[in-house]
Amino acid sequence: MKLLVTGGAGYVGSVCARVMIEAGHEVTVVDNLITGNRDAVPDAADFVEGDVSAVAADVLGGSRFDGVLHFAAQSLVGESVEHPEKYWYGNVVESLDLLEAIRRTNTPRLVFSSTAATYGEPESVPILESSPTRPTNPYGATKLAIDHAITSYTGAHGLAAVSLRYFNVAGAYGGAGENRRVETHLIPIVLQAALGHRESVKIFGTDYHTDDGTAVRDYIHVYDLARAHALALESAVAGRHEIYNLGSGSGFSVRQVIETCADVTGLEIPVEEAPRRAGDPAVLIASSDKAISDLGWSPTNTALPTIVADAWEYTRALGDRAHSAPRA
Ligand SMILES: NC(=O)c1ccc[n+]([C@@H]2O[C@H](COP(=O)([O-])OP(=O)(O)OC[C@H]3O[C@@H](n4cnc5c(N)ncnc54)[C@H](O)[C@@H]3O)[C@@H](O)[C@H]2O)c1
Ligand SMILES: O=c1ccn([C@@H]2O[C@H](COP(=O)(O)OP(=O)(O)O[C@H]3O[C@H](CO)[C@H](O)[C@H](O)[C@H]3O)[C@@H](O)[C@H]2O)c(=O)[nH]1
Repeated sequence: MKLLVTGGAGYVGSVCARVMIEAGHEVTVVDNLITGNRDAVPDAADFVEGDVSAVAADVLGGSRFDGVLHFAAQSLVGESVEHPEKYWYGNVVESLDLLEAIRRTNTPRLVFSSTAATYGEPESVPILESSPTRPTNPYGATKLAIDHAITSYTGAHGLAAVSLRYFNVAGAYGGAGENRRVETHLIPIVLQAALGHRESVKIFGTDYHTDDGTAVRDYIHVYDLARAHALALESAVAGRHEIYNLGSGSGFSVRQVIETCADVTGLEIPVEEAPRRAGDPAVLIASSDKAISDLGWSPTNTALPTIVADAWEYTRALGDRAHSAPRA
């Protein structure tokens, strides 16, 4: 297939672009590089720099595309609470422009990066696709709004669409991984602290109703996630919008993640206890049964030490290219 990958210079998008190319697809990346890195775009992909709203219509209009993988977004929970305007414009308005470009060019398929954050604080875990969607932060609310827009477009215009609700993505694949200018995600932060690129890791909240008082998340390997995108593209049916949760199915607390990183790296990781971060639910664990039965997907790298080991190998190999590396 000929595919447009928005956000393909970012973490998940750059891994998925690689996996799509390995599967024989032709990839064009659109990215404005606000958080992504130009050198993360695979050499075999075409690259167009710009906002989705500014360039996607021209790219899709320039030749016939078989599908769009839409990763481009602002995706920091804490920032979304402080600057919701960045999220409503940057996520919702940008995505509406993309949907219009898809409609006008009759591009048949869309796979959208939705998120566990659409559910908010769950009534029970594991979270099903039928669980209530009550986002606790603007980031999740904007992703839910886009999911609703996609449902309307599939019904009215015959688009074949799949939203994948990722839980916490981690790990690395094929020389691509997490290397953001501003990092807020737990595993890369812990590994940066192990390398001495930051003084310590702050544990946001030690008073949650969990076994050790810290928040629990379901970590999914980025390669498993990328394979789900390939299956989602193949499974998409015109006029339908399917939604699938993607996680590994078990939860790890912030303290357990830090301990696993210490074991994998063999290094000491200084920690500090800090107040809860605004907008963070206590426990997020996925049921991925729907993806397993409908897509024939199964996560293969579910062990947290494997996920952390792959992230660690990537982080160490970055050397001076790491945005967190001390500058001379
Ligand atoms: N990382 C996770 O744990 C996680 C979990 C659930 C969902 N997601 C979703 O997956 C997607 C990718 O996340 P990520 O962690 O790779 O983020 P990222 O910040 O590494 O990548 C996002 C990319 O999109 C680009 N971008 C942002 N807005 C753009 C725009 N308007 N036009 C063009 N390019 C734009 C950025 O420059 C960046 O390269 C996002 O939609 C995110 O919401 C991520
Ligand atoms: O320095 C840190 C960073 C994070 N945390 C904690 O670690 C957990 C995981 O935080 P991340 O920032 O790594 O991930 P989030 O769960 O906030 O969010 C991620 O997963 C969500 C879905 O679960 C969203 O989709 C979002 O895009 C993605 O970044 C949270 O309890 C957070 O408070 C810390 O204690 N210290």
